[in-house]
Amino acid sequence: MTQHLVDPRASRDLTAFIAELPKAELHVHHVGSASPRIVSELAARHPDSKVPTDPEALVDYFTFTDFAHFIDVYLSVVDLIRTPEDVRLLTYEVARDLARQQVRYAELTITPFSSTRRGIDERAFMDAIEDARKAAESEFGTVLRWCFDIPGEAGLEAAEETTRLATDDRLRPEGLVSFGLGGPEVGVERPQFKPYFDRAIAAGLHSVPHAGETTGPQTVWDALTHLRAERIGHGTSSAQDPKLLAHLAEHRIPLEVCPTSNIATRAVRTLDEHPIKEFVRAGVIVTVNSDDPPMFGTDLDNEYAVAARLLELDERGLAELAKNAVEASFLDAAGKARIAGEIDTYTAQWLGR
Ligand SMILES: Nc1ncnc2c1ncn2[C@@H]1O[C@H](CCC(=O)c2cccc(C(=O)O)c2)[C@@H](O)[C@H]1O
Ligand SMILES: [Zn+2]
Repeated sequence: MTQHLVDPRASRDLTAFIAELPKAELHVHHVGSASPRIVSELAARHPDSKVPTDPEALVDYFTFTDFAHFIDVYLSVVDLIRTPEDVRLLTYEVARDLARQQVRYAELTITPFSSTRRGIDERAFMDAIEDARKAAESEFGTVLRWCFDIPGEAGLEAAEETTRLATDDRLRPEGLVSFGLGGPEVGVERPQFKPYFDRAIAAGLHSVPHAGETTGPQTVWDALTHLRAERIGHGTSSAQDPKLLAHLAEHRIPLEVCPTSNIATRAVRTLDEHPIKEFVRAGVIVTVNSDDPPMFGTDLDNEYAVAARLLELDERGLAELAKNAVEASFLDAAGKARIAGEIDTYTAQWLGR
């Protein structure tokens, strides 16, 4: 796990600019956002778990040998969330962490299947996230929306259950805007999920599967063709296929890039080898996101600092990056205009100091 929250190579001034820059976060997982304090609190409540109760020990626990190891650890944290009150607490605290970073709007990826199969009542689960969403908006001013994702490796039973929870009018939460697909990609072909995405899209949800995080560009093509992806989670391996990059640019399909995540799960070897610059060069819309921030020793501010270094951005460039996320979000036009306006005002004030 990265020890420093702020990339030490980012200039002091840019770090301060980023800290107060109004932002939107489009790719961040619910359980993967649990702070060390919340994880240790939950671990202490459930002593049968292998998750350490000492926040210091979590640094080691959150050091991953590969993507499969990361998913193993991730599921051990999922196992700690056992009651609707755990769900509410987690969601509310995640919103507090986002608000602290001036995140005005976030689409949080939630895997309801993982909770319902562990025995949490589905109605109580929906009420818990909605209750936290409303509290977060009124208390912190951060607007939360949900993406329900299928844990692909859990198979078509998980796909069916996730689709039901996302489309049943009696259950579907008000904050739900999109439908995703997560977990390992190897051996989990995207096309088999087409019927589920078709149903979710017919119910008015946006399509935002992970693709090209741990497998090649064909997975991204499959997500576009079969799952009608409107944005791609990661899409890292798109860099290997110039035709795909041209397609993403032409059709204005944004990538949800999560640089530190890709290093932590060993999907990419080093930050300097990350293809984010190639995406920008090819004209692809890039958004920067944190994925599972405490597990990867990062937060959204740090991801902006990393992007500033890799893309050689100044304050104006960072403001454009933040506006990419606003524009690529599923907010309505008035909501987008409000946050984009805030970004412009803040940047003009900062540069005019
Ligand atoms: N970077 C990431 N890239 C991809 N996904 C990521 C990333 N970060 C977090 N996730 C999450 O990982 C989970 C995977 C869960 C999973 O595979 C699984 C398999 C079998 C059974 C069960 C169960 O619950 O019983 C779960 C998903 O919830 C997903 O949202
Ligand atoms: Zn993800």
